[in-house]
Amino acid sequence: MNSNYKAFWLEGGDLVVIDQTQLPFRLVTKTLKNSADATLAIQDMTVRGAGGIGNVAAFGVYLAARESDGDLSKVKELAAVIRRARPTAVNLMWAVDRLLLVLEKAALTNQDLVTVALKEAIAIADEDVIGTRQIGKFGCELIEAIAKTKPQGEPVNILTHCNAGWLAIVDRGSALAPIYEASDRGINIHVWVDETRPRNQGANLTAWELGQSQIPHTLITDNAGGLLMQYGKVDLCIVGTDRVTRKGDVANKIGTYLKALAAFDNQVPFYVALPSSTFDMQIADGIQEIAIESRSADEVLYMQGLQNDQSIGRVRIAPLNTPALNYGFDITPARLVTGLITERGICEASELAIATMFMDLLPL
Ligand SMILES: CSC[C@H]1O[C@H](OP(=O)(O)O)[C@H](O)[C@@H]1O
Repeated sequence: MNSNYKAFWLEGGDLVVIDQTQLPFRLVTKTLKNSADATLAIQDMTVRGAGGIGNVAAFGVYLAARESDGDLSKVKELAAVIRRARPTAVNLMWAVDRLLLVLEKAALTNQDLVTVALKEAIAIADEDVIGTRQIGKFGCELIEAIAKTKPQGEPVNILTHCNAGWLAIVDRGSALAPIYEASDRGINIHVWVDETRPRNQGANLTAWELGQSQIPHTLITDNAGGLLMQYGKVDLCIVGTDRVTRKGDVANKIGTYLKALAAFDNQVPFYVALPSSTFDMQIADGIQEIAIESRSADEVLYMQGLQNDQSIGRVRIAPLNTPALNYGFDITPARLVTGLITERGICEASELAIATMFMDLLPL
């Protein structure tokens, strides 16, 4: 596995992952030794982000093969559990299905399933490295064009939601890839980071990533973006995604839709960045057909953070008997999306444009 920015790596045949539930306060890892460990790491969000979930699922199938003693039907049983770990990010199902297809072929010629699974999981991660670099290059052209219109010394202000950086997908992320590329090219940029309640991926992860790379950024509350757009302080929005339908509807972290509405109302370009593995060509209508993950009400009722004694703890922020609802994602209809930044280029969020650029992904 080539060694770019990754939230996971192999050590002695096990998969080591950065524990994202501890960031930004502690940079610690967990070792995943079997497929159940991989499933749990996806469920409890030790690892997260559509691409990252896909990678860990692929390595999870490799761990399943290791547990199964060459028995493909046992691998399939364990893989089915991994496949159900979270419902919304299609990369999870895509990665498991890709691994199983390769293993089925390998079984026909009596190849060693563990070796084949490991090779394929590594191949997916390596493809993601190339893909996110390409997303960075295409997206950076948008930033560069805006930079040319700005008065001397003024940054291009980019708003992002949640975390779609290298913690979410190797090795540049999706939404953050154009930002990293712009920073490398010396373009003057500044990022508005939505905190992204309830799990605070913006505050915890995006702010951490950008800080590590010395990219100027400011953390804002989830509700601040609309006002900033009205004040002309946002030039461009770029977000990641967990699933895009063949018509261009976008599932992403809860709150994305409201940002897209505000961007539309203020004529701010709203782009979604993704590798092609995040398309779900089987479905057309995001609202009707994408399963939105419901998570524990506790994520809304409590906030996690660093306490005075430097331990990580949580505090309750609502009355003891208050009920809470916690949808993890929402759907931004294609009509609100200015374009999709992919590893093949920038594509209009429409059925025709997607079918033209990604014909090979359409169901037969
Ligand atoms: C590379 S897409 C990142 C994507 O992952 C987020 O979800 P979660 O943190 O729940 O896994 C979110 O929707 C981001 O845009």
